[in-house]
Amino acid sequence: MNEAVEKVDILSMLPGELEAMLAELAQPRFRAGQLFSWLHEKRAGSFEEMTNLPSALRNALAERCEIAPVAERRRQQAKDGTVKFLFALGDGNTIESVLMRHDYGNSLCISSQVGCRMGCKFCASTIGGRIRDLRPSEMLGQIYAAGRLTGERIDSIVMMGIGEPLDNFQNVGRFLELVHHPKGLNLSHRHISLSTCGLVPMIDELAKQKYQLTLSVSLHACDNETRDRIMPVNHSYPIEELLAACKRYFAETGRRISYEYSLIAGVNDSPEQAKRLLALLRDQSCHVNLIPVNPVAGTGFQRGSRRDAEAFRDVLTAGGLSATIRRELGTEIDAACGQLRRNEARKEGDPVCG
Ligand SMILES: C[S@@+](CC[C@H](N)C(=O)[O-])C[C@H]1O[C@@H](n2cnc3c(N)ncnc32)[C@H](O)[C@@H]1O
Ligand code: SF4
Repeated sequence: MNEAVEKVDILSMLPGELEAMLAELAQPRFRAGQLFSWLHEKRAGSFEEMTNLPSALRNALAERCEIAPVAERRRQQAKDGTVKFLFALGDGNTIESVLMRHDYGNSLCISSQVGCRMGCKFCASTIGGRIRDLRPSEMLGQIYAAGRLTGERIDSIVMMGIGEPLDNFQNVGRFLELVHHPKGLNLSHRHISLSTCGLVPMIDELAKQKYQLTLSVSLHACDNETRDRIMPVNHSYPIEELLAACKRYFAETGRRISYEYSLIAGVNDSPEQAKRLLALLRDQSCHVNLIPVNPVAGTGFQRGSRRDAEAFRDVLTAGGLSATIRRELGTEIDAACGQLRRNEARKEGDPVCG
């Protein structure tokens, strides 16, 4: 039987790896720079376009490699300019990216996995579990596609879309190398935020890399009982262990942690809980982002009033913590991450995401 040979995912290759592959094809070293620039600077969609490469080389590359496709499947546009993309990957799986406009530029929220296995009770991305990890090329592809489709510059990246980035550590690491490369997107790590639900060993691994990115930690509770209820990851890495890892991260990188706290009415949003959160975090150099929860059908979770959120914030700021209620963008589109993918899958009768 003829087995299909999987093609090399060329957009995921680091410059040194391109050099090695081209050496195998008896090509001079400078070709690697040309090829990298076609892929990451000019964002060529096919080898045919790479007109300064010899045609025999273009054919050889087309035979052994693929440029991973990330194609627009659907788009939702909000009045405030926020654009939510549903992108289709080469194997037909779908992911979401959201372009947000701020005074300081455009930021793109990207996905790191198809689905998620972490099981947070308020999150649409985890319904249906984790299908697979995204490849570095598919994380870059979201940025390249959003830039191409809107004709706009992407100034910063937030890894807060579908998936747990630290559960796809190797590919995310490679993505961070590629996105930073001067001959590619050349995006400083200072313009990247990575959000995690709190995989402690991976936070320590990330700290070792000393990337200058912003680590956002999804805390969402001030005691283990509440966090156990809404975030199963807390059974493995309870709050004390998580906060200790965050302190090590700060000591190692000098980067202030940003804590995410989704306010869920009657679950974690009382003034008493605000005081406990303050006590937990007041000895840290950090910021707290309060996010009124986006209700996801079937979860039963609702947000409280704006006044409740402000009262919660005021307890934190009065105690000396830096805390803000996140500005909400694109509220009239399927706001909670993973919802557009889920709704689309439902329409198509996809059994996985039912
Ligand atoms: C979708 S997650 C992806 C990154 C990573 N897995 C994490 O949990 O931090 C990004 C952020 O969205 C939050 N989130 C998920 N579902 C939400 C909802 N329904 N309402 C508000 N925030 C939500 C998460 O807790 C997290 O802070
Ligand atoms: S909040 Fe993050 S870790 Fe939790 S299920 Fe959603 S994507 Fe996964």
